[in-house]
Amino acid sequence: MIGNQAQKLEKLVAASSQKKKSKKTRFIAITSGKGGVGKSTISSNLAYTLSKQGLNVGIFDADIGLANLDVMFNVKIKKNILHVLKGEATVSDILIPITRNLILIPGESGDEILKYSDMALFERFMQEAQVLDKLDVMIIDTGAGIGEHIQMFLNAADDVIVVTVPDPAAITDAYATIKTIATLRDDVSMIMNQVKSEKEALGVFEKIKKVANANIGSQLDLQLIGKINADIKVSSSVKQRALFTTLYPASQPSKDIDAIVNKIAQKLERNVLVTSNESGLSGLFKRLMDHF
Ligand SMILES: Nc1ncnc2c1ncn2[C@@H]1O[C@H](COP(=O)(O)OP(=O)(O)OP(=O)(O)O)[C@@H](O)[C@H]1O
Repeated sequence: MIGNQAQKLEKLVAASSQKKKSKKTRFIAITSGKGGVGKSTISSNLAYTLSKQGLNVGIFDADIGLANLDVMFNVKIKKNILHVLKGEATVSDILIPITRNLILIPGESGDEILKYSDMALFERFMQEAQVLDKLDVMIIDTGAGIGEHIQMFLNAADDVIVVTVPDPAAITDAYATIKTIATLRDDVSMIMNQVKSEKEALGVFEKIKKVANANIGSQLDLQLIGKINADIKVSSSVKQRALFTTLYPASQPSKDIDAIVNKIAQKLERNVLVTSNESGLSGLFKRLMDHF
């Protein structure tokens, strides 16, 4: 039943996403092994800092129940993508503009999205989703863990970043997540959050990499994309429902985010105008279908 539905959707996506000149959006999934390691804090501050560089950024909340992006951005989410797919809202109704070039897209888990879509409504959705075709980058905040619907997003993304903190339980869970992701793709990046120093981040990362090389194999390209220092300014910003990169732009965690953004921006430099149907929200859906 679902398989049939998926085939129909795939045809529809192919038909509705005519090739045109647009930006190819870079999809970056941010995930973690266990909850509470800072995934949403990092996703929101990364998205904001990328947008401050003049990039058009979307942040997609892929697990409405768990991601706290509404808290991070201090906004109220009333409807999400499921309401659009059920015909109860339009795409523009659900989008929440955060700044001129940063938009929050209240999402849902992948399998929920695919389950609910009615052909006619889905067709309308794909048309409406084109308002987001100008996105340079879409950050996808997945739920924690390695459930099936999270894997769909990890598959569809250009980059997958696993966030962990340096405590043994979190490292064990992060490693288990990396091991699963390695069955889907051969490149994974990591962010070490809540560390005391670069040295600590590197030390923990090298240990994980050694175990990964020995058990998963050296074909896995595991990279450390950055670290973020533990800092009370981060947690106090969350309590104030504000981003630490806006409240404390000169703090070490904000500098750490800047360093990660610079690395992401380098990858985006290759992102010139191309004939592409891989942009925005419709591009994300196209990829989800491809991996279904
Ligand atoms: N670098 C940091 N320094 C200090 N506190 C931090 C740091 N990063 C995150 N925190 C705190 O850790 C807590 C959990 O962060 P967050 O909600 O972003 O985690 P999460 O991984 O998204 O959790 P969940 O999976 O439940 O959504 C928050 O209170 C946040 O303020």
